Amino acid sequence: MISVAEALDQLFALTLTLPVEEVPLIKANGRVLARAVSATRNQPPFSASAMDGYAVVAATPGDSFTVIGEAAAGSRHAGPVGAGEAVRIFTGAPVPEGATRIVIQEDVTRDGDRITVTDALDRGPHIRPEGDDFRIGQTMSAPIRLTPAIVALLASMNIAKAPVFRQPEVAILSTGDELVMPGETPGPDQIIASNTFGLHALLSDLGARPRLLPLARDNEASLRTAFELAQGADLVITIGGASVGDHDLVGKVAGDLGMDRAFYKVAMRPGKPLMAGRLNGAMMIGLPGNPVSAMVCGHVFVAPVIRAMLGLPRAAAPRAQMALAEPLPANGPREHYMRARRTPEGIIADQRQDSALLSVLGQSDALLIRAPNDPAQDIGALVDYIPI
Ligand SMILES: Nc1nc2c(c(=O)[nH]1)N[C@H]1C(S)=C(S)[C@@H](COP(=O)(O)OP(=O)(O)OC[C@H]3O[C@@H](n4cnc5c(N)ncnc54)[C@H](O)[C@@H]3O)O[C@H]1N2
Ligand code: MOO
Repeated sequence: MISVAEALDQLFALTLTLPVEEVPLIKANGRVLARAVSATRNQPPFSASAMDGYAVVAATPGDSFTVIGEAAAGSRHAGPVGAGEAVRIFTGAPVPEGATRIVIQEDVTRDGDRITVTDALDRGPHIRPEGDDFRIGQTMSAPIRLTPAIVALLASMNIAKAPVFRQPEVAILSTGDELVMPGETPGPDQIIASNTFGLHALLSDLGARPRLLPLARDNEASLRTAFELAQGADLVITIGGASVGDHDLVGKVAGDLGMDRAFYKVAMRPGKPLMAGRLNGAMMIGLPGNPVSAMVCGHVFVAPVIRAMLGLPRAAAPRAQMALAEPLPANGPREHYMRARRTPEGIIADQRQDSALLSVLGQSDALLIRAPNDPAQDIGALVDYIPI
């Protein structure tokens, strides 16, 4: 059995980065920018007023000015402003030549075209210099996951289309005679496919395009048909049928179909019967069927692979550290990803760690990581975890 780190390395070796496509900004949020883009303009493109008021050369309380014109956002005042003169100005308008500050309208009294500065005059100057936000040539470097803030910045840079990596198409193939879809009436020995939907949600969140295949039964013909339906996917994820039982046929059928297997079995808990390889040009990851095992492997392996496919750095799931709020017993020989909750007092691993318990996973916001053979730990010990 290989370690989690070795498995991740092998998965990255199987991972292909996807081609670049241009998408309109309206569709760019969450996508990964594929190459650096540069501003082709300064923002603001002129010195701009930050307030509604009057543009003047200088002002002290008691000064009076003649209002000689108006500057609004979108239409400047033509010509300069001189001593004793003021230009009525609004937020976002170009500051007229010669003005060095804006007196906000709350700080003046107005009578016809005369204004007088009151004693309440603030420090100003309420002018945003040209290029204060960004200048021509300033770049947004890649790769980076586009956020609403970055989308707004690209729009401001006048970049209408963003070059992004294509989203991976991921086929999800669940297998088991016992499975039915949510909403169906299960037979007495049947259960509802659950991690299938959890993986779909996780993949959507990661920026992939997941596609659910029909549930495959525990026979070779059904599995073959399902694998055929996966054609065209960049990544095929199977769920279940990965272990050593008589009905665990995923490895055999994938092998018959030409899978080039990179590894099978990882020294982790849960998730031991993980497998991966290449199948007809696609990457394949076989997840164990136990609902929590599949979800944990989703966070530990599938998420880093999807990020890598999207062109982001090849890195393990980000970890953080927290002190234990309750002691932990010694760990066994496999790296353990314990379902845990973060509290103000510290992190607490659930008492129940069976890999079938989705109710426990649902109450967890962290996978607390125990190294193989980690000794018992006391309250206060710092532990690594993956936020989920
Ligand atoms: N003799 C051994 N038995 C088992 C071993 C072992 O090493 N030796 N490993 C155990 C471990 S660890 C795991 S994990 C499971 C994984 O088995 P499979 O990947 O073959 O999964 P299945 O047997 O198909 O299912 C396990 C369990 O999960 C339920 N399941 C499956 N798919 C779904 C789904 N899409 N949604 C909800 N639930 C699902 C299935 O009904 C079973 O209850 O093997 C152990 N056995
Ligand atoms: O590895 Mo299994 O995934 O422990 O339940």
